[in-house]
Amino acid sequence: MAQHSKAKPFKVMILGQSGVGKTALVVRFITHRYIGEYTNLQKTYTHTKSVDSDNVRFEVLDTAGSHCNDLEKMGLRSHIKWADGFVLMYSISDLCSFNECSRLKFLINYSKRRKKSKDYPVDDVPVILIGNKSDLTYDRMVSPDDGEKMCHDLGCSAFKELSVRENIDEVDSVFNDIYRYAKLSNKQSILKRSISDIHFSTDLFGHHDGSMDTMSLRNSLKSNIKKSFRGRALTDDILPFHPQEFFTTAPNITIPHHSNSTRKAKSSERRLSFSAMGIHF
Ligand SMILES: Nc1nc2c(ncn2[C@@H]2O[C@H](COP(=O)(O)OP(=O)(O)OP(=O)(O)O)[C@@H](O)[C@H]2O)c(=O)[nH]1
Repeated sequence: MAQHSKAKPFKVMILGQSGVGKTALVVRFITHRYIGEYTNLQKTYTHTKSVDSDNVRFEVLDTAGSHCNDLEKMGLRSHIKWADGFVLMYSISDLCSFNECSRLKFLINYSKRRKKSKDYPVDDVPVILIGNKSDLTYDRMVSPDDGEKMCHDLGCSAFKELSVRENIDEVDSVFNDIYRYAKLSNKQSILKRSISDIHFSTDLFGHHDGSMDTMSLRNSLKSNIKKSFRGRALTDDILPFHPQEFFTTAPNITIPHHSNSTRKAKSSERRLSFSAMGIHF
């Protein structure tokens, strides 16, 4: 995952109701410019930039308009399967666009849980919730607290209010962060696959990307695992959620048959391993 420019692009999908500023965000990210008026066509953009020590080739899909009918939903689902990370966007001056985010997040959960990407076999794809148009102070309909709560309730990776019009740095940091979250998710996924014999190596929790130290990565992992268990609000009928699927049983573990005493010794060894990383079952 370290060298995206050579290996494969990092694919980001921008989702949100019509008029929230999706195209403005992408154009700002690619060209650093804010034009004001944009065409409403769905389009994929490519942009290579450095994130921490990685040279990342971003492929950004700017979806157009609202997605109301079934055909649009079908198209949206296949695009969701394509993406490695998501920017879920609303406008702080439009309550309707804020409410639309729940529906879109459920669509992401639904589409991603059916078939995980083989390039990024992660259980939790990164989704960053963005409240755009923070410059429209007097037209505000959604508070920052509401945004935080929505982020928490929907199990998004992070929340941020920004103004695409006013601040290029904030736009840049959205894409940096989503890449970092994907990288972290990927590491968690490796961890889950090898959870039956946890011998933490510095390779897994190492400093090689320079962006996170061991402690913060462990803390982040811990809180993300907790997040996986959090109940999510149900506002539509297509997404039954089974939190126990996430971590109660480790995937691909075959437990060899042991005598009672060996089994006892092995299980306390395993408990010790879990405690060593600060996760208690
Ligand atoms: N005040 C303000 N206006 C913004 C900001 N970002 C985008 N806009 C404006 O919002 C309008 C809609 O922006 P778009 O980028 O076309 O929105 P979109 O989400 O791509 O819309 P669709 O293509 O219809 O889905 C444009 O007039 C932008 O100039 C912002 O940060 N502040």
